[in-house]
Amino acid sequence: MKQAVVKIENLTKVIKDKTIIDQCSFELYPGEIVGFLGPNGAGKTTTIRMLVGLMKPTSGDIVIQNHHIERELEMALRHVGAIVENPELYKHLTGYQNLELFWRMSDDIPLERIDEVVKMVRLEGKIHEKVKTYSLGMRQRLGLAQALLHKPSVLILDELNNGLDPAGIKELRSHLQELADQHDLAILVSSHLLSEMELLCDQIVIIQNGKIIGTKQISSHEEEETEGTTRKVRFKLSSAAEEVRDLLSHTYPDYAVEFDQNGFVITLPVVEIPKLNKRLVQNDIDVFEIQIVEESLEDQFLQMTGGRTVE
Ligand SMILES: Nc1ncnc2c1ncn2[C@@H]1O[C@H](COP(=O)(O)OP(=O)(O)OP(=O)(O)O)[C@@H](O)[C@H]1O
Repeated sequence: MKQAVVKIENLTKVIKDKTIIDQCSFELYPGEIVGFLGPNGAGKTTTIRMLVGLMKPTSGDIVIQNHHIERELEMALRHVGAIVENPELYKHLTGYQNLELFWRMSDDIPLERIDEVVKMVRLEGKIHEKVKTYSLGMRQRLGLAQALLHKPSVLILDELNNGLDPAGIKELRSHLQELADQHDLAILVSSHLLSEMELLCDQIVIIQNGKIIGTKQISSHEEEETEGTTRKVRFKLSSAAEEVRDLLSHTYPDYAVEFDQNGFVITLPVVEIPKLNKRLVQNDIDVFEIQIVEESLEDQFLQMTGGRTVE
């Protein structure tokens, strides 16, 4: 079992009597991309500023690779690479010269590390050209290279997609996934774009009004289905007659069922699906179709936020 790289526990920030972050807890694991999702003003930037040591929590704990951010700030931050505001780049210098300047500011990074990070973000071909000739996507990759220079175990990125076109976003996505997979980095990305988070992340943590209102594992990365996994299933029948309602209320009084004129939708453990089918047939009810209903992340998000969209 992997150890968490970052543990956030009951994190709270009060500014001028207003609770901006309220008892937030979540963890980041190596190789995992976590999306920090919420509408504008939800508290993403404030949380991130505390995570990178730019702001002190009012209460609660942030522990990074076993170092408490308040008691051992320097040790904790050694493990963090971050792009919080736009990366500071000198446009009249080459990408390599920018990295070299950054490298000079730290005393214990070997020079060869510059070539390593350039490869990690795939800028080999352009690194000796001036930054003013770079596209926004390339500038962001150079920013990533800068953030990776001191071999952090966690990358923290605040609204990284700002200003990128769809091709740039796609490219950045594949770079981040590669960094997580091949270098076992934990990555936290904040965003208010649900669709983008769904494509990029393994897990999404949803924040609203300073509170974490839900976390969601993204299905393509979910654990294998077991018999106990519940699924939302549509049974298409010739009708949803009284006998169907009676049967369900007797057999499955605890499961959520919604009826419509073509049958019903029920949420139940997968192991129960063939049993329910058999019961219906034994009771002379024709089953035309059984279909797993996948709730989109959008639906789940809307349920959690009570209908408020993120944008
Ligand atoms: N220094 C401050 N003083 C007072 N209120 C603040 C301060 N910093 C943030 N806030 C308030 O805290 C709330 C959360 O702000 P924050 O910037 O963390 O949200 P966000 O989720 O990052 O939103 P956005 O996507 O718009 O940046 C907002 O209501 C904001 O007005």
